[in-house]
Amino acid sequence: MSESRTYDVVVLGAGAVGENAADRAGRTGLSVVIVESALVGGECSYWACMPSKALLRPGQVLDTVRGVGGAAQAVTGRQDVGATLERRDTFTHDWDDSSQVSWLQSAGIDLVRGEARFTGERTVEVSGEDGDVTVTARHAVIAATGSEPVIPAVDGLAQAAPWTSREATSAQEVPPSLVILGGGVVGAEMAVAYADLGSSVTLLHRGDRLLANTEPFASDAVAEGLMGMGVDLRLGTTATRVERDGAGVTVHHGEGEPVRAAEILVATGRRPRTDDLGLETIGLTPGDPLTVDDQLQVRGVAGAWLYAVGDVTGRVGTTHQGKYDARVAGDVVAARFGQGEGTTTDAAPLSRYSAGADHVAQTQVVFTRPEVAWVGRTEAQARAAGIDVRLLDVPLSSVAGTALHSDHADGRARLVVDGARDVVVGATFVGPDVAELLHAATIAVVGEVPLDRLWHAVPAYPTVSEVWLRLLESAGL
Ligand SMILES: Cc1cc2nc3c(=O)[nH]c(=O)nc-3n(C[C@H](O)[C@H](O)[C@H](O)COP(=O)(O)OP(=O)(O)OC[C@H]3O[C@@H](n4cnc5c(N)ncnc54)[C@H](O)[C@@H]3O)c2cc1C
Ligand SMILES: NC(=O)c1ccc[n+]([C@@H]2O[C@H](COP(=O)([O-])OP(=O)(O)OC[C@H]3O[C@@H](n4cnc5c(N)ncnc54)[C@H](O)[C@@H]3O)[C@@H](O)[C@H]2O)c1
Repeated sequence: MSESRTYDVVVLGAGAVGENAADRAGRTGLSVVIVESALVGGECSYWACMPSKALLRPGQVLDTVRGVGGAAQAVTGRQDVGATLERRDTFTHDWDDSSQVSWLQSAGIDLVRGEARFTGERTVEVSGEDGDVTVTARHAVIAATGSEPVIPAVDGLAQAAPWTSREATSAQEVPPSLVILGGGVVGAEMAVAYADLGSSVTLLHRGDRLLANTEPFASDAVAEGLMGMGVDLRLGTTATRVERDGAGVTVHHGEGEPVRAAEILVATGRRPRTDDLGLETIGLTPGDPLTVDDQLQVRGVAGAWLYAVGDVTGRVGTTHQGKYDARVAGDVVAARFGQGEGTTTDAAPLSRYSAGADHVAQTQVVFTRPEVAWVGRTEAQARAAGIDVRLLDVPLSSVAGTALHSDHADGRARLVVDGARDVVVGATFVGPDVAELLHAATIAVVGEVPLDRLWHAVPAYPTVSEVWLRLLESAGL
């Protein structure tokens, strides 16, 4: 007979997003349990954001130093690969989640380890090492089961035991050569990381430009950056057959000679992890994303008890945006069911209880060289939304701060302005360390600050942020 437990709120998946939702949901006295089948901390902590950025950082630092005369002369060698991998391991705590488990305890959140499956409304069966547990929620279930990589149906690919982002971010040795399928964010970032680590990298991308969701000038800059690092970039081609032998893999593709490499990394997107979640028992379809409204309530489920956040929703694909949704979902649940039960959870866009920024102000930084950072709409997305688009474009080299930052810093900034309202609806920055320019743009977009008011936000001299002054001058201010 399986053990039964009942909590006010049950969270499925202890990734960064599930942890955040559990924390917020418990803030008005509700009892909360989180169910996790692998490591508490999820993909971001162990196989995604943290290890990938740890692999990228040494190359970025060396590039920065090499761009500053005086400092450049002090750097004569390549990065120490062993030390980079060792430092990466400190960020993943050697794939040990005890510090995150301690955090759950300190936040008063119970943990059940095992694989959860719905068996009906508000109830999951959890199978773990210690047997089966039936966990029931008095009020709400928040699903945060994340996503998994898609392995495309290419002849021989699955049999070739390809790397996914998990192996790429946790590798203990660097292969002498690596072929990457897919020119999205994972493909572009890992191409930089492995080129820096000394691998001979080939990137096969079926589209005609990398990072298809960003501005074309950003795609071009990243492609140029990769080629400058020695990456063999092949655009407009798709793998058709893969073979593995004792020495590595051969990838046949649409254009030209097959590519040989010691390893192959598949970076062709992710899908929501709902295949084995028992969704059929609650009227939903296994494998589908859990689509949600702006209060993160799952569509198609009666009774207002099921919420979903993070990658599993198919609505967001980054940790920070998932955690924003988690804060909103947790607050909605805490307000509806906690002390002061029935607190009005205003669903108006950008109220505390509505994740409206997902539609107008998602942010992303791609940690390639050059870096790409954007918020809100690109030109194409703004036009598709019927916005009266006005573009403001300036090179980063138009300010003294950029020249001081690096002797060969290049890059560009673009604001997408809604001409009818004179507010910024999107921004893209390309160049070294532009990640730190992004939040000012995010505030301008979310705050709908008119350009003539932004004019009074004076950037300090001589910083790269002065590019804001140039952008506004180009608008005629
Ligand atoms: C290589 C790579 C680099 C990335 N870099 C960045 C970055 O720099 N910045 C950024 O913002 N985003 C980045 N992302 C995206 C980011 O990792 C995801 O958006 C984020 O991890 C999603 O968090 P989540 O909590 O929704 O899902 P996950 O982190 O996948 O967590 C879901 C958890 O649920 C558990 N689980 C699943 N099913 C069950 C079940 N049935 N029962 C119990 N537990 C279950 C899983 O074991 C997992 O721990 C990157 C992604 C990749 C692949
Ligand atoms: N810095 C960051 O924020 C960061 C870093 C890495 C990943 N992520 C997130 O992780 C998720 C996964 O990233 P990703 O790069 O795997 O996905 P992606 O959707 O960014 O890119 C996938 C790429 O694979 C290509 N592709 C898809 N199917 C293919 C096929 N059958 N054959 C050939 N090419 C194919 C697509 O055209 C696309 O270019 C995304 O949500 C991404 O935003 C974020």
